[in-house]
Amino acid sequence: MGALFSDLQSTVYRLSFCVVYHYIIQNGTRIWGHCKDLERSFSRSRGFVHPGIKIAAADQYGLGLIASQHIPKGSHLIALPNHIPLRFPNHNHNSGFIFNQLAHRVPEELWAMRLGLKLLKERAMVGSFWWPYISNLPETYDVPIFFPADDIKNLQYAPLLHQVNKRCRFLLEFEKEVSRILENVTPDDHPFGCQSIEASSLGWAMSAVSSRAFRLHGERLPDGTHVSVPMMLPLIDMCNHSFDSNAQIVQEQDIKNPNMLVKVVAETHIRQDDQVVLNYGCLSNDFFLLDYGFVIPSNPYDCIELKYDGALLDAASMTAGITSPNFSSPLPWQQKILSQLSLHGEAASLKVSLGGPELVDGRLLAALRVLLASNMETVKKQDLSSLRSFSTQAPAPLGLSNEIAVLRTIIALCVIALGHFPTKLMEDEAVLKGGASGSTRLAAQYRIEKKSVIIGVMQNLTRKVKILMSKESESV
Ligand SMILES: C[S@@+](CC[C@H](N)C(=O)[O-])C[C@H]1O[C@@H](n2cnc3c(N)ncnc32)[C@H](O)[C@@H]1O
Repeated sequence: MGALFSDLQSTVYRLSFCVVYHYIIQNGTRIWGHCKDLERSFSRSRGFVHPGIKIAAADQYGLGLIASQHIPKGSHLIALPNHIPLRFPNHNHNSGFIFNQLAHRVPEELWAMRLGLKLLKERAMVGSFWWPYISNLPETYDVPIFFPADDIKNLQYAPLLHQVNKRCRFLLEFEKEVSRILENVTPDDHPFGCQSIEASSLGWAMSAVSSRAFRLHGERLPDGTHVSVPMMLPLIDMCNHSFDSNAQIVQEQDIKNPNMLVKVVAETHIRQDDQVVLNYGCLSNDFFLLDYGFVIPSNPYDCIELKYDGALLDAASMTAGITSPNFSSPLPWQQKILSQLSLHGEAASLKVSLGGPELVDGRLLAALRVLLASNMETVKKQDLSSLRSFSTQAPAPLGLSNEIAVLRTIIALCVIALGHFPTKLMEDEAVLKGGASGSTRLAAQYRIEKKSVIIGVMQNLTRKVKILMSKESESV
């Protein structure tokens, strides 16, 4: 690790990982009292931590990494050698037949549960290398799978409800499967030290992983690329999230050494008392809530999902005052374009979105423009990409009146979508002002944000319609 290590040694204390953990846990609120185990297990680890960072309470975010002094841009804050991250064992590793059998029953999309099994295995193992880390993980998580049934319902937004219910169902079914597979297993072969594994412990493990793991490069493939592997990164996972991050994770590999080094590097100057924050990803509030248990106010990546549905669009268009729209019965030439947009035919993918950086899903926009077009000839002059684009430079590819009808239809669609929420925004805000429980507040906060996305789209499009209308009246 030549260059990197000598560089680090000059700027950072070189500490054994046990000391790092001992130090940080003493400064945190989750002392479990196993620092001696921790020192033993991490004593040969080559972990680095900048002397100017510590663990401390970070407002409503729980604990976080805080700078205790000014830290210059480019400083290395943390370095973890290859053996520290907790990851799912690779194929060469003998994790035991029963463990592999269980892991194979977890669908790929629930990768957090697969790594969660490894976490449970290590949690149950006497003298596990990761025990000091695991024993200091939070005992509970604020993710919706642990919400009371009423608060799951209070999320009010079908795509998220679907995901939450899917995870809850999986955990209940997997609990049964795990107990069936472990029924007659001998103590020596038991992957969890004969501990009983219930839906609640599976949920704990899945949430610990989903809220703390980072996807990093794993082993190098023969073609030189790396597989992406979720890993739990002790200490690094004490960093909270911000889109305006001041640090980033960097992976380095020494040419002489196949092992990876995971580092956190200061992206900007970090002032004393500032938190060290990472960007967990440009995610919608659905992901933040489902995986991390929090919601970001005015999240620029939040959006709402709708199903492209001709009858719904007809209703929206008529509400917007457009006479005889034909969304549910497109003409053959329109059907052809809808197929190109994957909104028609057997292979159609009908999920479209509003909000987020794109504001209006390009496929939805193109479909509305085509279906509200007065004739085929004007549409034929445009390519698909200009029909999908929504920019101030090219405001109306099929003319002003077409664009006004399109935007009005979308505004009406927003009104319909808002009407689908059982509560009004004011009622949700009253929940936040009252003394409701954490999950009730989180559910209210989540739906307030979803409604704000819809209102934001409506305001934006209304402004645009006004501009187009004034242009239209100027041109007459
Ligand atoms: C990787 S951990 C960070 C350390 C964590 N705060 C702790 O006390 O262990 C991620 C968790 O921190 C909290 N968190 C991180 N960033 C947050 C943010 N921007 N807003 C609210 N909570 C946040 C959430 O509870 C999330 O599940």
